Amino acid sequence: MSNFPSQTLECIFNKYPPPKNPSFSYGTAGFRMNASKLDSVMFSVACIAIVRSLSCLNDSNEPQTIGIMITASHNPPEDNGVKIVDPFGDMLPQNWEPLATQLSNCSSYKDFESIIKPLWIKYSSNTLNKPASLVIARDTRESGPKLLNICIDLFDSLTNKYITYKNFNELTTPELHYITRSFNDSSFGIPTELGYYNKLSNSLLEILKLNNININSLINTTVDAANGVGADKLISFLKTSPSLKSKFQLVNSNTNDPLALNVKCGADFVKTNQKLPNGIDSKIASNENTLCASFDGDADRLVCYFFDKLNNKFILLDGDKIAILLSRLISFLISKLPSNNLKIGIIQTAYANGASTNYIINDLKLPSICAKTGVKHLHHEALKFDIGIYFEANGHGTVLFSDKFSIELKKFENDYSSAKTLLLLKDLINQTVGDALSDLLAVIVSLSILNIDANEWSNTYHDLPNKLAKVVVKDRNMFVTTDAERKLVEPPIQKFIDELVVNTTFGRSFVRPSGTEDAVRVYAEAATAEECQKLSDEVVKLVENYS
Ligand SMILES: CC(=O)N[C@H]1[C@@H](OP(=O)(O)O)O[C@H](CO)[C@@H](O)[C@@H]1O
Ligand SMILES: [Mg+2]
Repeated sequence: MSNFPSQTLECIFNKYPPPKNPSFSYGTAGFRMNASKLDSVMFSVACIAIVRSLSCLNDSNEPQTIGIMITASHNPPEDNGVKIVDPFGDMLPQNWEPLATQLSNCSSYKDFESIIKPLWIKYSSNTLNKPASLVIARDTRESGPKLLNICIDLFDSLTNKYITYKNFNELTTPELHYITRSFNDSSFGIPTELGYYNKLSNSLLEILKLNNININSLINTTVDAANGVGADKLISFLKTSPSLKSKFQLVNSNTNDPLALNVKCGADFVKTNQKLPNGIDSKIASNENTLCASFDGDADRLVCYFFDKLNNKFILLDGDKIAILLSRLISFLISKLPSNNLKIGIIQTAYANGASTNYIINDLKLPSICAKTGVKHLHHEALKFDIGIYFEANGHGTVLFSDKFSIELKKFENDYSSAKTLLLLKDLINQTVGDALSDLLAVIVSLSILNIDANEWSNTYHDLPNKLAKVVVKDRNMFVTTDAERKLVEPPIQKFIDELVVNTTFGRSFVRPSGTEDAVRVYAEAATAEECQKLSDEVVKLVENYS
């Protein structure tokens, strides 16, 4: 395939022309904005995905499969977005992001071709004339089908001389990551939705059996699916594992009303507002032996919670608490083995509550790493461990297990059920990306094996009062950070922040520009809610000088 399909690309480019002065940027979460502006971006992303596939060859010099996911996660219903998934199921490498930005900002086909053509020709010459390979899916947003069809229009016009693809229509983001990886690595799984469900349920049921746990004794879970794709997929999953069905209640599952997505519900709403979502009242949330859980719009984030009737209080079990619970389970299982030399680490961001970091260091005695915001940064750090547990406080995260982990534990699997359980956790917990369904199953299993309830889980440590504020400034790009975003280099206000922090009991505060919104975020935490509010207000004031 040495020839470049110039005519076809030009024809489709002109069908979906970019705006006059485009200023798109491939950021933390790919491209994300009001759906009406995304047509030309979809075309660019489809082209980059083709070139990326041509550039990633397998051992037989064939292009590997690349994923395209159309979603805007927890954003409001009128938004949409798109991101590219690499062959291993991880995110597009950062050094490809500028190319995505550059291509999406070409306002003429001539400019577009001048960038893409040399890359297309360079990479396709290595592939022995094999076509690029792509998989594509979307969440349930109303704009999803139209945006997906722009990619399909391009793929069909190019014909299978240039590209083979499979359209999965509706999937959760983590399903698409799983499927992309499975296309490239058959040992990872069967590249279908059913393959994904079976991998989850088989590992779950086997873990329960190994640990003599009866399904009926598992905690009951009420899932708020944010009226998003996670609702349909949880239903499909339970159809394939009928024995689990009675343990799950589903609310906010209305995917027929496009305007209901993420509205007053879902993981982001619950975490940000620290309160129950619509559809779950305090009576349901205070039921004994019940855990509530919220997914976000594309089901890659999970937060859990319940209502403490005695103290009339909403109790959030966020990403930090989930990371700690999974670490406790893993440490417990490892402690049953005669020996091991596995490196375990927990990766958080600066937004992790200080109390959780103290617990990791002082009680779990595990290394605690602070990565920059954005899961790709956490994922990258987690890969440095044999067991890398990473979670953002907002509930996006997973546990990555290395090849060495599998080799080491296989030595014990016949004699120690804990070794077998650990090996099965590698199947249960999505190895490509944070996954609300898979993480929820891991939480349920953890509570059961550790024999604790949600209340005991919440008492592992107590969050320091914290506050996340947002300040709109003239130019957020003038805010430059260092030390995993915990210190400002520019503008020169760090010494003032430091002074405020020193004078606050257990104080901590940092300022960083958002990667997804045109604003600067201010985080503060302190020993009491009053001190926290004061610290937050004072740091916000410093930042407001740049508004
Ligand atoms: C404080 C916070 O929650 N920030 C979020 C948010 O990033 P910002 O760069 O802070 O806008 O969106 C990211 C993508 O979804 C997510 O990874 C991250 O955790
Ligand atoms: Mg999401």
